[in-house]
Amino acid sequence: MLEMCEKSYAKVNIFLKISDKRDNYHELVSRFVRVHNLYDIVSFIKTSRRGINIIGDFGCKMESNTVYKAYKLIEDYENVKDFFENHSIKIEKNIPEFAGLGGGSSNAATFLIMANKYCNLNLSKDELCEIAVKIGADVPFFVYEYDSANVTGIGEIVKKFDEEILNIDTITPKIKCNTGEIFKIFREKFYKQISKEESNKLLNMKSLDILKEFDIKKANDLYEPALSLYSDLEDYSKKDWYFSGSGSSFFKVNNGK
Ligand SMILES: C[C@](O)(CO)[C@H](O)COP(=O)(O)OP(=O)(O)OC[C@H]1O[C@@H](n2ccc(N)nc2=O)[C@H](O)[C@@H]1O
Ligand SMILES: Nc1ncnc2c1ncn2[C@@H]1O[C@H](COP(=O)(O)OP(=O)(O)OP(=O)(O)O)[C@@H](O)[C@H]1O
Repeated sequence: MLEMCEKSYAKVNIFLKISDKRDNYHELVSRFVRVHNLYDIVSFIKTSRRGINIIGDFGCKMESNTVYKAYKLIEDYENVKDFFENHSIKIEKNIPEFAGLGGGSSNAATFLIMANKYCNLNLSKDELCEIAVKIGADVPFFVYEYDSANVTGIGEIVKKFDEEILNIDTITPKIKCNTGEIFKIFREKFYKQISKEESNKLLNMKSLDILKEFDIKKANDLYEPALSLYSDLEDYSKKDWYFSGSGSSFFKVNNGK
């Protein structure tokens, strides 16, 4: 039987700076990097079941699953409903949730890429990105399948960044970081926005050079607000370790060590 399965990688944010407000959202300037040694596996499995079926160990009901949201956005495309009438979607989860590692976002993007292929939708990456932005800010990055990318806007502008593959370790404290709460505290107590000059400088620097220059607080604008909400994060803040997204994960880049 044709093996229909793909790796759904985690991501870390080498740096994450806020560049502006957009209504009650925030525009970002960030380097996203895929973590090659941490991924979920998304598979399409032939079954006789009727209707959309997602198999996996999730902390949410099906209707809240990012993959279900992605399916609902493409169900009216030709072939899609028929295909998923007799194929279940199985997700082997390894990426921890609420971790700042983009687990749910990565699954949704990987599902869109696979559905595009196996349902012969012939959508371009940019067309897939138009669907992805409706699911969450981190989904477009995963749609393009770049190892490193500069991500701006509210995650919808993704530009490939050429650099060596980074060897990344992550640790994820058992602290459920609420992204919305962290952005709220950032806006109320820690608000600042990066200048155009500083943005352009960072967007053209290699990730390893940025991490030589920046400490954990300077690299990620969300770290201090997260720390003010979840003080236990302090216990994990060690030399050469940085904070990913809205947490709770910390990461270390091992190249050239
Ligand atoms: C922090 C990052 O993970 C960086 O990679 C992303 O920007 C998070 O984006 P996301 O997954 O779409 O975030 P969600 O968990 O859906 O957003 C929860 C809440 O966080 C706030 N939020 C999120 C993203 C963003 N750019 N600005 C925000 O202000 C909004 O109040 C939103 O309702
Ligand atoms: N496919 C999925 N895998 C994991 N969690 C999911 C999925 N779909 C929805 N969720 C729910 O989304 C919420 C956040 O999950 P997760 O943290 O993996 O997503 P994310 O927003 O992409 O990552 P990040 O932690 O970087 O914000 C959790 O409540 C989780 O239950």
